[in-house]
Amino acid sequence: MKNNVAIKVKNVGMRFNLSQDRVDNLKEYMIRFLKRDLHFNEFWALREINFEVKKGERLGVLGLNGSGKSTLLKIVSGVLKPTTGYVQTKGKLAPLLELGAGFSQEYTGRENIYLYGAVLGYSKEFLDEKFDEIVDFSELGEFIDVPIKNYSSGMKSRLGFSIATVVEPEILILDEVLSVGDKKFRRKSEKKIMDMFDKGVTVLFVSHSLEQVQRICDRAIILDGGHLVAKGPVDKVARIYKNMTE
Ligand SMILES: Nc1ncnc2c1ncn2[C@@H]1O[C@H](COP(=O)(O)OP(=O)(O)OP(=O)(O)O)[C@@H](O)[C@H]1O
Repeated sequence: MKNNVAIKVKNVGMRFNLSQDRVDNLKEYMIRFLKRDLHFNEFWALREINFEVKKGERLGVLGLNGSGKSTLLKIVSGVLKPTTGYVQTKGKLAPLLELGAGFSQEYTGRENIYLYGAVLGYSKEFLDEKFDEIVDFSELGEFIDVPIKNYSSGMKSRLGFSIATVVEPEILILDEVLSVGDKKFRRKSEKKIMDMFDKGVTVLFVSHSLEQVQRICDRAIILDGGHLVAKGPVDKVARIYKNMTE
């Protein structure tokens, strides 16, 4: 991969198996599985996706519902493994996707900082060092020692955001308008993201708001039914997208 490239997506395809059958319980599923009596439909959510994002560039991903945007972001983040092709990234990566979804419900916030931190590839020493900073930013206070299952969804996403952004990432992956927690926390998290923008972080950003993509990104791509149908400077791609959607 060239030195000035932060993300390289090469021939990426993603196939899902959609079950056609309604199976009501695990026992029935197992019986039908053993009898090879389950029918799957193959479905390609992404096909032959190729693009690069240079260091410091902010790439917007546009597309209608179901066009494959979230799937693409999950693949770039390493949450999903592509069926074909590969993704290369250079630098520390912070995926701000479905914040808090990766937590283990039975464990406390404190334990989840280590569990989720490990998923994101942080070492124990790093997490020891950053622990107080994460808890302070999340504003969870004493709740840090309460099992996650007793958190509100806002509390979970506040903790998820605080863990994911503690690295000073070089690549930021953002899905949709970030609406984390209440108004006060939202303002604080937006400021943290804006500070990262100022420092020249590379961004991959999905939004349905063309206006927001134009404000934040310098380049964009359009996905349509899992295919990449346009890429280039954001204003040019925005015009194409407007024509597609009007
Ligand atoms: N785990 C999965 N199993 C089966 N199909 C899936 C799975 N995840 C996504 N899909 C399918 O892949 C397609 C693309 O979904 P994806 O969520 O990436 O679209 P999207 O562009 O992000 O949509 P939206 O704008 O609605 O968020 C959809 O048809 C969806 O049903």
